[in-house]
Amino acid sequence: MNTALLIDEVRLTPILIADPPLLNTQGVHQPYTPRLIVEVVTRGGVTGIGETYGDGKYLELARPLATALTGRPVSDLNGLFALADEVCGDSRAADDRVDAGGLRGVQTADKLRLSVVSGFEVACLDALGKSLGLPVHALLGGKVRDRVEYSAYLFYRWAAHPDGGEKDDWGAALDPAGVVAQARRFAREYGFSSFKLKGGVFEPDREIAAIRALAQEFPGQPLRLDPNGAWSVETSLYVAEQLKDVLEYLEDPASGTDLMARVAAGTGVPLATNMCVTTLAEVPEAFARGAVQVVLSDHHYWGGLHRTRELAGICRTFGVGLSMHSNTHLGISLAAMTHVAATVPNLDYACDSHYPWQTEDVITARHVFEDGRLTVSDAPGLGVELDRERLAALHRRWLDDDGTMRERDDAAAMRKAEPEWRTPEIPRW
Ligand SMILES: O=C([O-])[C@@H](O)[C@@H](O)[C@H](O)[C@@H](O)C(=O)[O-]
Ligand SMILES: [Mg+2]
Repeated sequence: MNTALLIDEVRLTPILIADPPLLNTQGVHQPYTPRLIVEVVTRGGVTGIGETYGDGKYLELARPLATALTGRPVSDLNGLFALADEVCGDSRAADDRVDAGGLRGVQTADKLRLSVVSGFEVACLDALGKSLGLPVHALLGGKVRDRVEYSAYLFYRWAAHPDGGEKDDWGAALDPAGVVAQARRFAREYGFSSFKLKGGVFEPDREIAAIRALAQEFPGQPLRLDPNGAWSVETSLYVAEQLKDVLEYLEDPASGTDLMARVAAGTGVPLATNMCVTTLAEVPEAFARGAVQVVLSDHHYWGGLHRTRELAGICRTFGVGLSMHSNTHLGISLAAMTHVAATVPNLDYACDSHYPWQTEDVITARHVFEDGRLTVSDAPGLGVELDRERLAALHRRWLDDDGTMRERDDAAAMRKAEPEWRTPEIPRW
């Protein structure tokens, strides 16, 4: 055993990061949203970093795992899952209801635990890579591409939060013209050439008009629409029919495997999901019923980069496409996403990323998209460095918060503008 690889210390730093007023079917993003930064320090003096969700229900599971990990080798990635099963316990937050902001289907103890493990797994891989002088993609078997393509993530949005938050110069996007203007800026500044619109915000005809406007502006370029399960089967089929000539895929039009299977049976438009297939247990029924044609991987959901590659193998076996989902995240996770994406041959679509919406970061040099792509780093580990001053400042914001921003709750944020707002019943349309 190489004792230099033993873990001496695990540091957990919850932070609050600025988030613009992006709309979705549950409400609107809060001005600040929680993330958790994980640092794993080895006896050899190397520090690996990871990032995951930072709401209280994740912190509650991360703390015992951090304690239990001390003294174990940073290379024992398989052992991490057994350890988490042993020490984390079942979170009280796992109530089998759709979560209040992540829009990731029902919330189970398994999903919460895997999301926590993902941050630790990435930190261990970063530390291992730095210790061995190898990039993370090499630890996953090696890259099969040098650049990873990302897609523009368009949101209906307000110009500003009703109650403070950081200002930006994107302006409001609440109609087809606003959505097209946003897409043009994404294409100009980042070089993105495929576009996903977060839907489920307005009546379906209004969102159909936005996609039509995008198709006119960017003829032949891949377009996606994702209402996070807000529609009935009938509405989903109506939208699919209206947009069948321009959509690359329709993402989670209806909620749950049963409704998705019924939609899939009635349209030739491929259906994608990051809601009804987010754990292995959900795969067999969804695939057997042909409910989804594309799974959006997300290493936070699946328990890290190795598990994401396992998902890729399953999708390949069953002839199901693979894309990548994103929720609000920083540059550590974007580095991890890029490394794993670089190693998966069947990643057939441009990956989602919220990153352009995140103006704050905890790494010293922000990622730069060129032609909509990120170059895969060959530096040891993830290839990003922690900016300790920024980390401290964002942690200070978390400490100073009275508790309202520490849990992401898009419906509560919406009530600042519309006091009567309640999380809409699904199907909403
Ligand atoms: O941040 C949002 O509003 C998104 O809707 C996010 O929460 C989803 O998880 C996600 O982007 C998706 O593709 O469903
Ligand atoms: Mg989605």
